[in-house]
Amino acid sequence: MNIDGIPTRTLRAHPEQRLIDIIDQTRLPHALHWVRVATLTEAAHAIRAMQVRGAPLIGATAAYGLAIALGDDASDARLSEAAALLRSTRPTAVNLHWALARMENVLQPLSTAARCAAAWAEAAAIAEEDVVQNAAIGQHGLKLWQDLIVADGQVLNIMTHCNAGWLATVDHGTALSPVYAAHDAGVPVHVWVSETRPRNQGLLTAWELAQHGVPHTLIADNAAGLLLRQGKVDAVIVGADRIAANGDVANKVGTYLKALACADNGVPFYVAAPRSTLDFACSEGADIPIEERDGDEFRFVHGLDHHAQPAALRQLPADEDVANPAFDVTPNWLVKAIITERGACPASRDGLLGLYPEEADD
Ligand SMILES: CSC[C@H]1O[C@H](OP(=O)(O)O)[C@H](O)[C@@H]1O
Repeated sequence: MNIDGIPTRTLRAHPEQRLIDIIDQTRLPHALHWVRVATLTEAAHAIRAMQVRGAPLIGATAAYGLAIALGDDASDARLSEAAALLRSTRPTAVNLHWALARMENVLQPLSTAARCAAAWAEAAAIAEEDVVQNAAIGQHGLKLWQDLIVADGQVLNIMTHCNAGWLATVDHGTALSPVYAAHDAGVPVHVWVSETRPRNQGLLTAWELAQHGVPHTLIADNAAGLLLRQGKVDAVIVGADRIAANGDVANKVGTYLKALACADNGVPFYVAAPRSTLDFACSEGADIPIEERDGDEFRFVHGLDHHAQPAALRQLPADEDVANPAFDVTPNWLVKAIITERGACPASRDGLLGLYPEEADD
C-alpha cells in the first residue's frame, strides 16, 4: 500500500544479488527503516525478532530465506538444514510451515544446479500470490459489508485487533484489505484500532492506515468492550495465524476476548485469511501450537526517549514472573464468517471445504 503516496510492499527481492530488503517493523511507527537480509541467519533472525511479522509475510520471508540459503550450497543437507532452522523460528503461523513445505516440494526433485534459481522463482510466486489473494479478500469483504450500510453517508465503524494490514503481508493485508477496498471505493469507513499489548502491533495498524488516509482511532485493548456495548462498532475483523479444518481461529492474543464481546453485543466478528493460513491437517483449534514469547517483551515498553531516540523502559522487576502467550484460539461458533480469496464461508469444516473442495478427504 502507500507510504507517502508511493505504492510500497513490505519486502523487495533482489535475486541478482541473492538478498531481500525488508521493512524493520520493530522500528515502526517511529522510523521507516529498511534492512538488508542476505544470509539464512539474518532471515531467521528477522522472523524470530519480528522485524518481519504477520502470518503471510512470515511465510514469504521464509521462502526467500531458503532461496538465500541455497546460494552457495544447494545440497540436500543444506536444503534440509535451512528449512529446519526457518521452521524453528515461530510455531503458530501455519503460513511459515506451508511456504517451506511448498518450497521443499519444488526443490527436492531438482538437481542441485537448478535449485537456486528455482527457489527464487518459487519464493517470488508465493509473494505474488499473496498480493493477488489479499486484494481478492478485500473485494469479498467489501461486498459482505454492503449489508452493514443502512443509511446514505453512514460511516462504517470497524474494529480490528493487532496488525493484519499490508504490513503483515506482502501487500494489501488481510483484515485491513476490506477496509482499504471500502476506503478506495468511497465508502466512509473508520477503524477502531486496538493497541494489542504487549508488542502493540496496533501502532503499526494506525501507522499504515494514516499513510493511506483512512480515519482511525487507537484504543487500549480493554476499551473494546465498552465501545461494542455502546453500539459504536458495526463489525470486528481480524487476521489469523492458523485456521483449523473446523474453522477454529488462532490469532493474536486478545482476539478471543473481542469475539466474546461481539457475541454478547450482536456485533459480527469476521476473520480474513488467504489459503496459506488454512490448515486442513489440523482438525481443531486445541491442536494449534501457541507461541510463548520472551517475558521481557512484557517487562519492557518500547518507544522514544526525550531525545526522540529508540528506548526501552523497564516496567517490571527482572524477577517478576510473567506469562507471554502470543496467540489465542477463537472457537468457530464465535466467528460470523471467514473471508478468503475465494469468498466468504461459515467457520466450519463444511464451510471451508465448500470453498476448497480439493481439500476434502478422498
Ligand atoms: C495477516 S496475519 C497477521 C497476524 O499475525 C500477527 O501476529 P504477529 O504480529 O505475532 O506476527 C497477528 O496475529 C495478526 O493477526
